[in-house]
Amino acid sequence: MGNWEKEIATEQNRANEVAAKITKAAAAIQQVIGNANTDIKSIRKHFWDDVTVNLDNADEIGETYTSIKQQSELLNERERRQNHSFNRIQLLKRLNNSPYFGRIDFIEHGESETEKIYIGICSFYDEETESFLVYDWRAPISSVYYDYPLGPAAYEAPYGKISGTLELKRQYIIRNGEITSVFDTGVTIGDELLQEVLGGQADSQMKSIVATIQKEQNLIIRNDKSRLLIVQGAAGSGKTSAALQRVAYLLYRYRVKLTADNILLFSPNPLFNSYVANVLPELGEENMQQTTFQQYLLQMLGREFDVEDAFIQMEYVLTAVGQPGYDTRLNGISFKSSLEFMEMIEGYLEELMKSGMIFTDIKFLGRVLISSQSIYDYFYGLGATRPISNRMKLVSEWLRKELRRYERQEVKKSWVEEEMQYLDKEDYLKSYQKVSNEKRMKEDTFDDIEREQEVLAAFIVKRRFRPLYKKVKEFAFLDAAELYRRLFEKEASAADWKKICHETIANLDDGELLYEDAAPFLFFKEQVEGFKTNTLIRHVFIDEAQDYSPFQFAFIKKIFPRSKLTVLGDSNQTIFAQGNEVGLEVVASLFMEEETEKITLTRSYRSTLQIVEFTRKMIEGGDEIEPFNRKGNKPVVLQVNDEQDTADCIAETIKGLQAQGHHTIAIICKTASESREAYLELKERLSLKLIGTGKTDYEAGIVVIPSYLAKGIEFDAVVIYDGSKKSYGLESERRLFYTVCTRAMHELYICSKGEISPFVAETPANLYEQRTWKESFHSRKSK
Ligand SMILES: Nc1ncnc2c1ncn2[C@@H]1O[C@H](COP(=O)(O)OP(=O)(O)OP(=O)(O)O)[C@@H](O)[C@H]1O
Repeated sequence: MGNWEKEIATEQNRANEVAAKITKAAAAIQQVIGNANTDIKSIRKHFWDDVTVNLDNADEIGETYTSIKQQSELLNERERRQNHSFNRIQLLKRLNNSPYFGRIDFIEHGESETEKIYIGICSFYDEETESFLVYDWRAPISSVYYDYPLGPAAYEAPYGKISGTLELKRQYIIRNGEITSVFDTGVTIGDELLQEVLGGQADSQMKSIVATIQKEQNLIIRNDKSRLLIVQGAAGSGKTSAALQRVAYLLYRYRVKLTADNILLFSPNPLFNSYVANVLPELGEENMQQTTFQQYLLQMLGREFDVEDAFIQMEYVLTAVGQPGYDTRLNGISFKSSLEFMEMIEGYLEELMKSGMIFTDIKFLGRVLISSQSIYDYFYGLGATRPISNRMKLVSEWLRKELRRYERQEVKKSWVEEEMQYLDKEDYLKSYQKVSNEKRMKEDTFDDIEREQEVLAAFIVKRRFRPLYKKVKEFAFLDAAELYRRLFEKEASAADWKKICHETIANLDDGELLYEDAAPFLFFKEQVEGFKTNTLIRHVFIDEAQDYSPFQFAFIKKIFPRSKLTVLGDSNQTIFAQGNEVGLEVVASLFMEEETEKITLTRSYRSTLQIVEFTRKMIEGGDEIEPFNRKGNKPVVLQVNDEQDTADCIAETIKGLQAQGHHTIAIICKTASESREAYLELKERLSLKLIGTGKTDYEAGIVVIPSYLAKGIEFDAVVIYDGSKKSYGLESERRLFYTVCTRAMHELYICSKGEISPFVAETPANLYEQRTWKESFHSRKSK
């Protein structure tokens, strides 16, 4: 046996020993779970036996409450511990299958012994030898594995910087306890392991990359200091992956004070949520909160308006080119996305400090109780220097007081007596009990019948007034919509402003809020009513950040004042510029320079060398994108003649791709309407799924998907349904085309009915193959 074989045998022995210890530890936890289950069942069963219930007087009620609370806390605590043990078992199962993926031999300066550190998805401590057999990949010392080649190395420990020498770096692939590959590597993380990982097939769910995190990705993951971390990275450079491992890192590093509930990820669409849902659980962590910006807006806006869906706006922008009103709408979107518009709103709010607020009458049974004018007078009577939101609060308090006064007066009105006839038994019973209680407390004698009538009258009025109090609490006496509408009676320097105003007002009058108005309207409303900030969230992640406008960034910053922000994007994938300024470039201006860090990722991991060489030619600065050296076929452009031809061509191409072993194949269309068309053309020939905006779970297979829903996701093979000049001919469509092409991992086919898109035509011809589809079919058959 040679030295290397001996070394591998030693490694396998160690892996076996570690696996045996993990199995033993898992069995011990299983035992604890079993005992705890019995314990929990018993607490549940005897819950009320151990609680003393006595409701005779206030003291006894207090004691009863405390006793119930203690008992339920005991139960909660047991259940929490049980959950923890359960999660640990799951993690140990995974660890048993693959206990570690890396090893470093590190000698600290001043020490005589080299430490062998094995790195895996979580730590494993052996009680017998009192040592860590596996270190968590997020432990301080593990960063050496990701950051250094052999030689001098250092890491940040909680008690300061530790320097030393890295003597060995080894990588393993272990499956079901068997070491299938071992590599020693001099560089940071060797390419061999990456080759193995990236050569695999796309999954319906994103995977964790902890075994092969690259140095520059590690900078993103472990960044502790910045308030704003901007990651600008090429398509497939691992931005989303780094973001998710960063969440796992933060949960580990700050586990005492940070939980998954304190982290929020804004994702591009609901489908993406399901695509990334497995990464954190795979690492033994809970998923962070996830939402889309649209969902967040809707939740805050309530039902005041019919809010346009972001994807409907997108569909309009992509399909209505040249239609009347199109340019005005685009100019409107552009202006309403800008910080200039935010300043305009702030200027308007300044004016409203002095005059101009619009309130509505508070009516009761068709009568005006408190007129809008008296609310107006009260509001401005509070002084012109007091902030608007503060005055709104005072007005609301005043209104509640006024309502109480009217409520008392109302009791004597004749309608109350009439309504009393229709009360049910329960109401009578309630009033009888109230009167009896009063009697017991006061020991006064009074006329029971008369008092009961009074109580009943008060009940009736209270019930009728309840919605009024609710409205006052929710500031429904403010006509925010009309106020926002008046903004469009002002002057602004935006192109096409008059027409924008006309269109906006028409929509508002129809009760519709265009998507570009949603964030500004909410911002305005929040400024008036008092910003509902979210201080629970401590870390906000924004993926696909190039699609956010400067306005939206500034708004997000305001909503989460205590939060750090990680912004990940690629300006080359801006599928639709929301204005002249790209948010990703403006976001830095919202924070101070010293609290901001920017990291650029240029290496692309998703696609083969051939696909990256082809796609990077389409964009400015593309030459800086470094492909990972994984070889594949050149992209293929397929010339087709008509719809029939397209359908035949795509069906045959896909059958060929499936025969090659590809499982996730996407037919990417430009829009949802083109996707429907494609689906109808193809559904008799292939078993495929149509993905629409409502789709929330992502599955493997053949899918037909609109461009903007494919964002952030990847497929083994991509077929562009129509890559002709007609479909992707405008300069504004360049980045969209680049985005769809870069979804492919192994194979890229572009069908073109008629003249091919200039973005392909401009690309050097040696970077792709061009065929008619029949040639393509025959050339594949003859292979
Ligand atoms: N260090 C790594 N090790 C292994 N795989 C990696 C690594 N970094 C990225 N990948 C893989 O590359 C692919 C692209 O990663 P990811 O989706 O995170 O990139 P992205 O920059 O967010 O892409 P895009 O902007 O195009 O949506 C994924 O399959 C991911 O697993």
